[in-house]
Amino acid sequence: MSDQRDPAPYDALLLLSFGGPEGPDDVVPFLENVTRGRGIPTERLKEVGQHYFLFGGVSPINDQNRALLDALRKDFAQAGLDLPVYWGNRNWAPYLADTLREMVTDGRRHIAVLTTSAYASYSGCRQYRENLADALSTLEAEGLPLPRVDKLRHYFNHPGFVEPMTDGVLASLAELDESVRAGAHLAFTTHSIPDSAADSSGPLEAHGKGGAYVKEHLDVARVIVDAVREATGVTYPWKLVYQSRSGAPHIPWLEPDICEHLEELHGAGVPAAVMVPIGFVSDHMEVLYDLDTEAVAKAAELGLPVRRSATVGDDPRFAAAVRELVLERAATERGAVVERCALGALGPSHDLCPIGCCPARADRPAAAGADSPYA
Ligand SMILES: CC1=C(CCC(=O)O)c2cc3nc(cc4[nH]c(cc5[nH]c(cc1n2)c(C)c5CCC(=O)O)c(CCC(=O)O)c4C)C(CCC(=O)O)=C3C
Ligand SMILES: [Fe+2]
Repeated sequence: MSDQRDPAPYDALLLLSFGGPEGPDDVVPFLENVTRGRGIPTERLKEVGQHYFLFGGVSPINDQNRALLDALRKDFAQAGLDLPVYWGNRNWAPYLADTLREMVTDGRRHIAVLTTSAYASYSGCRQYRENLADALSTLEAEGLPLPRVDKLRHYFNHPGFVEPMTDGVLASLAELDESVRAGAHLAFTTHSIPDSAADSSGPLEAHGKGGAYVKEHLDVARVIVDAVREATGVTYPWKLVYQSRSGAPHIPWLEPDICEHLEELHGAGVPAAVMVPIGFVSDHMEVLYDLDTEAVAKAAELGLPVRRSATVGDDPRFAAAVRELVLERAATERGAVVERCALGALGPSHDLCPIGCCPARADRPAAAGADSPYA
């Protein structure tokens, strides 16, 4: 990297996330924001609302993001990188458009964007790009100057994302009773999405039918399994499974569900399992409810010892990875040739989503991609 501290052309980093309720009165309006026009069955919404009420109506995601912001600011300061960090969400305050307005008012004009989603998919990538386009059009309507926004590449295979998860798996294995540890299975888990969204995820020319979403998760799982073998000498059997399915039952989504998988493992005489939530950057509600509450209860009912390994959260290695991603992209934008860190077989992901990447059901403008209507 030419200059370890030069963020030019960027003058700010934006942490772009999902958002979540901060108390009981926020839960229903939050769910209305999430599901606007998306046809999620009322039954599922009531159920998801209950998950939030069980935790006092507070999503863990906001505090997780505040912790990540602190970690990023600390890392940047220690590394001598002078770059302000802002935070905006898709579905709850601080709302993206409000943050972007604050940023341009502060004079920020060229913004690097980090989303709290590590993989390609409509929900994890293009939908955030649509949110950016919506926010830019809000500023445009207000007559404000428009900043340029660049979304940082998918970081699922960045060592700063993968290595903390490997450590988490090793810690969970160590917690299992010695009598069951050697026979344990690793259940890598991520958010289920419709098969159709999985098949069309990522750039078509790079992944073809079958899509980037599943391939990327499989690649990360293999890297972790290999690293665990290096550390323990044991090749643990593993499988990629899914969780948090919604949508109408007749529409196919990625399967099997983590709970079905635990039943199958138990039925096959497997003595223990570690659930590894590789699809989640921090301890979202999906992790605290769908895994730590629901799947753990299922395992207890089966008498199957399970552990859930840690998400990356505000690990300093992840904060350092974000700094590297900003500096890597900054150097690229300046025309320099830079090293792009990536583990696994897929290699570093693209900087700019090509046309047709992670297509939406309805045609909506998306910023920060080859098809962006903005500069
Ligand atoms: C791939 C993916 C990620 C990971 C990438 C990323 O992080 O972006 C993710 C993250 C999240 N999803 C979240 C919450 C919800 N997701 C929903 C609905 C949906 N998610 C989907 C996919 C994803 N979602 C899909 C295909 C739907 C169906 C409808 C639709 O296409 O929109 C619904 C509606 C009810 C329900 O269906 O469950 C809720 C409440 C929260 C906040 C959690 C918290 O509060 O901690 C987070 C971080
Ligand atoms: Fe994409």
